[in-house]
Formats: sequence, structure tokens, C-alpha cells
Amino acid sequence: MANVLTVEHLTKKFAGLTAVNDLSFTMKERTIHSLIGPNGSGKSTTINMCTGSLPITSGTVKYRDEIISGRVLHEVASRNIGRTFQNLKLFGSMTVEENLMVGMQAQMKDGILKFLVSPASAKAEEKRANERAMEVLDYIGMYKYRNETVANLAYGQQKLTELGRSIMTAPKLLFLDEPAAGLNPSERVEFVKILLKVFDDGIDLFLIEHNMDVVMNISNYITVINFGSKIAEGTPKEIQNNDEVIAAYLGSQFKKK
Ligand SMILES: Nc1ncnc2c1ncn2[C@@H]1O[C@H](COP(=O)(O)OP(=O)(O)OP(=O)(O)O)[C@@H](O)[C@H]1O
Repeated sequence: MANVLTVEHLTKKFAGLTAVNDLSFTMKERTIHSLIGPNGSGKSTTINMCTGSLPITSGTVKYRDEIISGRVLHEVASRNIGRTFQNLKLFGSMTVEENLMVGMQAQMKDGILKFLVSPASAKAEEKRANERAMEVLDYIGMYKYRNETVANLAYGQQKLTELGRSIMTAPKLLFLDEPAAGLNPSERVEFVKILLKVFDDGIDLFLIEHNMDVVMNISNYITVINFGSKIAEGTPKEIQNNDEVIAAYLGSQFKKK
């Protein structure tokens, strides 16, 4: 299997703090790959660097055969890479449908120019975005909420809306920052079901998550970091039995014989 993501010697320094320290790992095609570690260990910073949200201090990130480190957010997004955020970045006063339409912006970045030059083609693009939004809403089971204002929805539905927005542009690789955080158990079951459907339909998933039931059940491979440095990697079973991971983060409740 080819590598979808190759991270080499990735480092991020914030003033005196090294948030990510010489981190290297690879993610294989057709896997759900999780990045876990204690609070403040550098997980979100790693995703932010991989997706162009944050400049790197040193190191490289490769998507398939192309170096994407050094590229900005919309350039990364235009390579079929999507993401969701730890804290929802939805527009609360807009409807579910409108929030998904915003998700097409990566593909419509020359939209204003197009609108000035050719209003007809801009209209056609908007129609296409609207059709895609309906298709995605149906896919994630949110079609009936399409005209609801996002702020009025339950948290689980807001998270689904964000997931929907992230798949509007049909990414091939999706970064998810704590998708299960804040969900109640039944919302979590529903969300994981949809995530697995997304994966089965061809989108590789890179996940940051603190809920270990979710991580251990759905991941093919796990990278563990502590204080910005990799301390282990392997299958869920290997990670659950790794003494350094148990001491730094997991505790022994997941240990398997
Ligand atoms: N913009 C920033 N400026 C300064 N320090 C930052 C910034 N962003 C993150 N940090 C620091 O970098 C370290 C790593 O933070 P990061 O958010 O990547 O950790 P995390 O593993 O995602 O944590 P959590 O599990 O709590 O979300 C922390 O010490 C954090 O305070």
C-alpha cells in the first residue's frame, strides 16, 4: 500500500516552547490512522501543520508524492485534503445547508472573479454546490435539518454538519480533530457509524481522539506522542500493551493479554 502521508522530522516551536519535536511517521493508503497522546502533547499542532493552518518550523510533510509543507490552507485543501476542527468552526447563525455550501469554497476560490467575468458560470457553480450539499446531507442523515439554523441543533448534529462540510469537496484524505469529543454515547455510536461509512467509501482518515474506545475500535494504526515527540506506533493491540504508552497516557485498563 502506498503512503498517503509522510511526515519527516516535523518540528514546531512557539517562542520558547517546542510543541512538536522532530516527529516522523507515515500513514498508509486505505487506513484509519490515529494520533494520540496526553493533553498538550502536540496533536492539534501536528494536524495544523499538515493541513497548512500553521507554518512549520522545520521538517517536511508529503501527501502521496508531493511535498505540501510550506503550502497554505487552500492550496492543501485543493489537493483533496479535508479537515474538521477541535472546536467547531461552523457559522451558528446560518443554516445547515448554508454551512455546507461554504465547504465548497476551496473549489470556488476564484468565485468572485468568475462572478464578475461570467455571472452565468458562477450561477451554475452555485447550483452544483447546492446539489452537492443535498447529496452530502442525505448521506450523513442530516437532510431533514437542512434549513435549521446551526445554533439551534444538538451538539451531535452540529458535529455531523461539520463532517458534512468537510466532505463537500470529496476529499481523499480527511483529518479529524477530536470527532467524538462532547458527544453522548448514542451520538458517538451514530457518528462512528458514519465515519466508517465515509472510510468505506474511499476517504482515508487521520484522527486525533481522546476517546480510547473509539480509537482502539476503528484505528488500523496508531502513532503516540508525548511532549511533542513520538513514543510509540503500532496496531491498537500493540499500543494497548506498550508500557511507555501505558505509563504516559493510557493507564493499564486497556491492556490486553
Ligand atoms: N498558537 C500557539 N501559541 C503558543 N503555544 C501554543 C500554540 N498552540 C499550541 N500551543 C502549545 O503547544 C503545545 C501543544 O498544543 P496542542 O494543542 O498541539 O496539543 P494537543 O495534543 O492537541 O492537546 P489537547 O489534547 O489538549 O487538544 C501546548 O503546550 C500548547 O499550549
